[in-house]
Parts: sequence; structure tokens; C-alpha cells
Amino acid sequence: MDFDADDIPELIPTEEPEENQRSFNDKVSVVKRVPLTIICGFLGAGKSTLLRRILTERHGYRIAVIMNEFGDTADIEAKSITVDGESTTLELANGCLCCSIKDAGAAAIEKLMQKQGGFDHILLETTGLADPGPIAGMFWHNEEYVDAQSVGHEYGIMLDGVVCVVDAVFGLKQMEEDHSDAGGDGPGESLRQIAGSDVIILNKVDLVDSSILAATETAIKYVNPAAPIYRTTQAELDISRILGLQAYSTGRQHLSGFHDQTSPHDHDHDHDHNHDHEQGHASSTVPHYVTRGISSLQVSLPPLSDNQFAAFDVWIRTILWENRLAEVIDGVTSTSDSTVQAQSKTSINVLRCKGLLILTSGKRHVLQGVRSMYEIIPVDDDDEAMKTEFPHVGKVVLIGKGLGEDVRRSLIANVMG
Ligand SMILES: Nc1nc2c(ncn2[C@@H]2O[C@H](COP(=O)(O)OP(=O)(O)OP(=O)(O)O)[C@@H](O)[C@H]2O)c(=O)[nH]1
Repeated sequence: MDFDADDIPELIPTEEPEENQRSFNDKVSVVKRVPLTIICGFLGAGKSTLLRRILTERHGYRIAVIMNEFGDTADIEAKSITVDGESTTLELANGCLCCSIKDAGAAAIEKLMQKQGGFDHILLETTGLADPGPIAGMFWHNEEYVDAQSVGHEYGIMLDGVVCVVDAVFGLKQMEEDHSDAGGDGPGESLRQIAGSDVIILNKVDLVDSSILAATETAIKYVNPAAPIYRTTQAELDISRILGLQAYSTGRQHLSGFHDQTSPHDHDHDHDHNHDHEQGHASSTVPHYVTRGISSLQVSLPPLSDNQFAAFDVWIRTILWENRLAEVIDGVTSTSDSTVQAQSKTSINVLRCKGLLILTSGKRHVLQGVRSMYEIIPVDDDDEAMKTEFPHVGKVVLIGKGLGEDVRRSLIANVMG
């Protein structure tokens, strides 16, 4: 990547950001847990372009970008270069830091912060072939943070979100090839990257026509209907779109996808109709690699009693931990459709789940899950914005493999039954 003199940003004072720049900085926790965003994406999709933009723009934030290796970014104008046994750090004119550390685990990043001081945000770039799921799981419930506190460290990390950069030129082809390469190991990396992300950047839109963009977006939405998609050229977008997502907390942002279902298959119908509608399209227009690989399932839920809420916990735990439907429903399905039951027992693999559960008492809970890890957290009812901006219908979104009709039936019967 080449930089010319025009690209070199001016020195800016390290004063407090202006009021209108506080959109995500405000969300930094008072306990100094620094938000971390994972950037994944296909090979060559534009991850470095996005990071270079963040490292050189005048946004007023102190952001640490952790890269696998400096490689083509080493020529970024640096105020100083620090090298020690474990990390190399370039301090940049706009106050950001570009870091390359041997071990990008939570403990190593926290150690870096103790040395370099706190950041407003951390971006972690993954390689083009990385599956973000295990990396997100590593940072989500970061045990090292507890250790960091107990030994008096000032900073910890909290997972803010996962962002996937998709190549508008090759995205569809990559998804297709990825599936066919996956063989018996299930869906490959490009599909897992899309499935595991909270925001999708569809980059290089300058190189394709609108019909390809629309087809690519349709395929993405079948895999992950909950993530907003932003079209970009040279990864140019407002950084507040990707930072401060709070995708793993009860923050209202994390369910924004529920409001913005532009999938042609999501109408505000009841769940039976909605699902049948999806199935109808699936047989005619959905690319085969999506229907055969990762797909998503959305189910609307009415207000739940305490017992139904407890039943949901059992149901989700069973599907996430044991990759099967809950026992009580096995009994029901086995009498009506034992083939479906047998298939679901072996093929369900949920990569990501989100949800909003509304109780008959009015209390609301957010479901968050990455693979087998999940939590159900009460929504802060004192937050005025939560009252007005949060969806008022309970809903569960599952993204993964084997999410067919039997899973929806199981959820409804097991929880509502
Ligand atoms: N025309 C066009 N080219 C772009 C755009 N974004 C990035 N590129 C170019 O695409 C190439 C790959 O971009 P990178 O940012 O290096 O991609 P990457 O995802 O970091 O690549 P890997 O690290 O190899 O996975 C570079 O030559 C970029 O200049 C865009 O929006 N339009």
C-alpha cells in the first residue's frame, strides 16, 4: 500500500473530542474497559484499506489497531517506533497506535495497554481466512480482565463487535467457492465470517453494477439477516458505524438489525407465515450454497410467562451445548416426523444467536450467543432510549447450520406449548 505526502495527516492536539464526535467514546465504560472490534473479511476485500483510513484520518480518537503484521502499513507516518520482545508499536500523528504483537490474546493486549496507556478503542485485524467466532468467544467473557483487575491493572478489554469486509466484486463467487471447498467440514470461512459479524461492509462498490450489488446483499442477508450492510468505496464510512456497536451487551444498538430487515423474506407476519414464505423462496431463488451451508432462522415470540422464559433457557441451552433439540420436543417430533428429528440431532450448529425476550410482566431480556457461549441479560428499564427505541416484539434470530422447520417448530412448541 503506497502513501504519498498528501496522505500524511497533520498533527492534531490530543484534547478531548468535540461534542459531536462523542458518539462511541461516550459508551466507554467508567471501569476502563476498552472496547475491542474484530475486523474480518475475505482476502483482499479491503481490511487494510479500512484500517489505514482509521489510522490516518483526523477523527480525534486514540485508537490502537492491532495487525497480524505491519507489512504494507509500515510506511505510515510514525512519530515513534517502539520495539520490545513482544510487540512493535508505531505511534501515529493522529494519536492512534499501530501495533503488531506476537500474541493477540486478551492478556497480551491488556499488557500493551498498561505500557502504552489506555485507548478509546482497539481494532483487531484478522487474516483473510480467519473464522471470527472463536476469536470473538475469546474476548467476549474475558477472564483475564478479572485477573487484570485483581493485580491492579488499570485497563481491561470488552468485546464491542465483529465487522466483516466483503468484496463486492468477488463476494458472491467467494461464498460459492468457499462452500464447495468446505467438503464434509461444513461451511467455510467466508460464510462463517458473514454469519459471525455484527456489521457488514460491502466494499469496492465502484467496480460493480447495481444488479451484482443487490444479488450479493441478498445472499449476505440469507446468511445473516441481523447485520446492517454498508456499501463503500475504498472502505470509506463514518467510523461510528463500526465502533461503539455494543453488540455483546444489552445496548439497544445490538438489536438494530431487527428494525431494519430489508430481506425480501422478512415481513411482519406471524411466524408461521413468515417461515413458510422463506421456505418458498428458498426453493426458487436462494443460491444453493446458502441453502446447503449457513442459513438463518427468525422467530417472533409473544410475551412469555416465567415458566415459558425458563423453558426458553432450557431450549437454547440444549441446542447450543448439545447441538440438538430439547427432549420434550424430541418426543413430539418423533411421533410425527422421525426423519426430521434424526437429521436435526446431527446437523444443528448455531454460530451466532441474538434475541429479545419480552415477559408478560413487561420485563425484557436480551439473548446474546456466540457458538456454545450465551447469556440472557435483563434490559435496563431506567434507560429512556431503551423504552422507545427497543423493539416491542420478542424475537429470536439464529444463524448457523441445520436451522430448518423442525427447529422453529421445536422452539414454539417447547416454549409456548
Ligand atoms: N477499486 C477499488 N479498489 C479497492 C477498494 N478498496 C480496496 N481496494 C484495493 O483492493 C486491494 C486490496 O485491498 P486491501 O485493503 O489490501 O485488502 P485486505 O482485505 O487487507 O487484503 P488481505 O490482507 O490480503 O486479506 C488494494 O489494492 C486496494 O487498493 C475499493 O473500494 N475500490
